[in-house]
Amino acid sequence: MIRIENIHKRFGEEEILKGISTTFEKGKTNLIIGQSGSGKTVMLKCLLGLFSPEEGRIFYEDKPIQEMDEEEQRDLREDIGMLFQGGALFDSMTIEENVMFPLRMFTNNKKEDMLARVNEVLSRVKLDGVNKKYPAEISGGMQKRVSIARAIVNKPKYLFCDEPNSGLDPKTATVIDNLIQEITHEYDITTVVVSHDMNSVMEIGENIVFLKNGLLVWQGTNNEIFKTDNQDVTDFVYSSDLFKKIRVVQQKEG
Ligand SMILES: Nc1ncnc2c1ncn2[C@@H]1O[C@H](COP(=O)(O)OP(=O)(O)OP(=O)(O)O)[C@@H](O)[C@H]1O
Repeated sequence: MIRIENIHKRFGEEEILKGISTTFEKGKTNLIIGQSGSGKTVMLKCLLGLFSPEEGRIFYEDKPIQEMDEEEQRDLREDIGMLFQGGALFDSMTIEENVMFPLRMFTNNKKEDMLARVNEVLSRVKLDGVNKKYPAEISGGMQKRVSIARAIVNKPKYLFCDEPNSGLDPKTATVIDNLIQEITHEYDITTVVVSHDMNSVMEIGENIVFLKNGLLVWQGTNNEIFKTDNQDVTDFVYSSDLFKKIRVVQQKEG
C-alpha cells in the first residue's frame, strides 16, 4: 500500500502538484490518468523518490520515504519493479540477460538459481524458450512481456508502469494490460500505472486517480468513471468519438 498525504511539487514559480492525497492499495491496478501536462509523470517521480515534494509525505506501508535511512531506501528500491515506456530493454543483451539483470544488481544468488527464476517469470509471461534471442528478434508485444518478466523477477511489492501500452496495437495492448492485472492479483502487488489510454481505463481501472492541472479532481473505478457527472472526467473520457457514441447509447438505455 502506498499513501500520499498532501504533496506539493513546484518548479520555480510554477506549482505542478497542488496538494494531492490518495491511497494506492495492495493487490490492485491503480491508474493515474489525465490530460497531457496534468502532472502524472511528476507524481510518479515523486512516488519513486526521484523528485522531493516541498510539502507532504509519501508512505510505503506506514513508513514515509522522507524518513527512510539509506538502508531502508535501498530495501525499498529492491521492492520496486519498473515497466518503462517503450520497454527499455538492453539491445545488446539476450532476453535471458535482460531479465536476469535486476537479480545480478540486487542479489548474490547463484547463477543456476537466477536462471531458474528467469525461466519461471519468462514462462509466466508465456515466453518459454526465447532466452537466447535478442530484443530486435522478437515482436513489440513480446518485448513488452519480457519487460514485465524483468520487472517482476525480483518479486517486487510495488510495480510502476509508465504508459505500458505505448506503441502497441489495441489487441496486443489489451493482452499487456490483462497480464499486468493478473500479475498484480497473483502476487498481491501494489501496481501504479500512468496512462492516457481509455482502453486501459476500461480493462484494468480498479482504482483510477484523475489529475487536472496538478489537482486530484476525481477518484473511482472503471465502472464508476462512465457514470460520473464530473465535467472534467467526462470531457476526458468522451473525447473520442467512439466513447461519445457509447454514451449516447447508454443514455438512451437509461
Ligand atoms: N524537471 C522539470 N522541471 C520543470 N518543469 C517540469 C519538470 N518536469 C515536469 N515539469 C512540468 O510539469 C508539468 C506536468 O508535467 P508531467 O510530465 O507530469 O505531465 P504529464 O501529465 O505526465 O503529461 P504527459 O501525459 O504529456 O506525459 C508540465 O508543465 C511540465 O513542463
